[in-house]
Amino acid sequence: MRIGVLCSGGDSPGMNAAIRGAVLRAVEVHGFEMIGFMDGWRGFFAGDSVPLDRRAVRGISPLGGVILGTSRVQPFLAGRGDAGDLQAIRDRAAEYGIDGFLLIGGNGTQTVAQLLTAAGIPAIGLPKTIDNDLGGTDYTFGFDTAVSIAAEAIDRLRTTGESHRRCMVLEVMGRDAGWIALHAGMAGGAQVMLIPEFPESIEQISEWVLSVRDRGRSSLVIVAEGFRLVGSDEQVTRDGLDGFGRKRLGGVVELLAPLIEERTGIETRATVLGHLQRGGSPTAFDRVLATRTGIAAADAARAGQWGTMAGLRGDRVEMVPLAEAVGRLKTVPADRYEEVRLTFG
Ligand SMILES: Nc1ncnc2c1ncn2[C@@H]1O[C@H](COP(=O)(O)OP(=O)(O)O)[C@@H](O)[C@H]1O
Ligand SMILES: O=P(O)(O)OC[C@H]1O[C@](O)(COP(=O)(O)O)[C@@H](O)[C@@H]1O
Ligand SMILES: [Mg+2]
Repeated sequence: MRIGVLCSGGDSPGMNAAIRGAVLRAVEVHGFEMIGFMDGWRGFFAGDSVPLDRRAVRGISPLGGVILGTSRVQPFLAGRGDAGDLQAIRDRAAEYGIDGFLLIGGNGTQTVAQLLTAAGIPAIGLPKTIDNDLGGTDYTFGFDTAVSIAAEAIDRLRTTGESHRRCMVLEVMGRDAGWIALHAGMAGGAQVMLIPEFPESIEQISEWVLSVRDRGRSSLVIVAEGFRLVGSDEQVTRDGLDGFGRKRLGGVVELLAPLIEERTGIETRATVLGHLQRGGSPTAFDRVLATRTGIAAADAARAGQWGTMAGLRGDRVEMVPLAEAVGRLKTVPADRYEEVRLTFG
């Protein structure tokens, strides 16, 4: 059996460990051949590929980024995913002599994996995203690393904030789901956590900040990039589009900080953590999760379990139907938000 691997979407710490896990299992244990495509679908169509064997994945688990590169290049040349698009992928896969794909990506990528499998082009998904917003798995690799970096940022902002009696507002990633803000905020003891799922009013936020001041402390507010104030229809965006044509998010903190300062009279500073939370070495947790994901995906290919994704269920990595994983984002449920909201301020 010959398997093609590619990464799609934003990078996520642990992707290298996932590739290594899959290669060691597929090549060394099952006797398969593996080929990696550079920069996602770009490399697949451009013939930019590398053989993946034991030597190719030596020592890569602790490395940040991903050796194959990743991109948001469209898999469907005409962009519609119709018969012609699918035939182009089928033809190209036949030229490479590959029997199936391992696709490392988030919700968008797993949607593609499902479309391909439904069209008779076998694919298995390996879930990644720092946002942790993918269904069918308890956690995605990369999330733990992003949370650790964001929690450390809170710790650091706190000491400078306390010294100046300021309100510090930290913006983290999270387009549609506030998992990073929720977990980092809990870890760092943030007094307010603002997430895309639950808009809040500037009056309420200011009230929380003032109550912290009245207790003699300085506030640390964490906000996910996709957060909206009550009454605001649109998320705050930056200029330009991403590779998939979506508006780039970011900058909500620049809107919030002056509003908080104006309403509370407390000097307020804004920080955008940005891509720092996606860069660098993965945590041990993410390396282990990613390696196990890769192993499970290789085993699934051997067993012919195409159309599935290697999801973490409790302590086990299990193959779940792609249909269970895609279509609906895994957002923060109301009870998880209420649990922290009751202690804001
Ligand atoms: N519904 C879709 N149909 C076809 N291609 C898609 C679809 N959703 C995503 N893609 C492709 O998969 C890529 C990865 O999806 P994206 O949402 O950017 O990242 P992720 O896979 O991490 O969620 C997109 O840039 C796009 O090329
Ligand atoms: O700067 P980029 O690469 O366009 O990505 C920004 C987006 O990617 C993410 O980090 C991860 O998103 P995906 O997992 O869907 O790729 C989002 O939190 C963020 O909005
Ligand atoms: Mg996505």
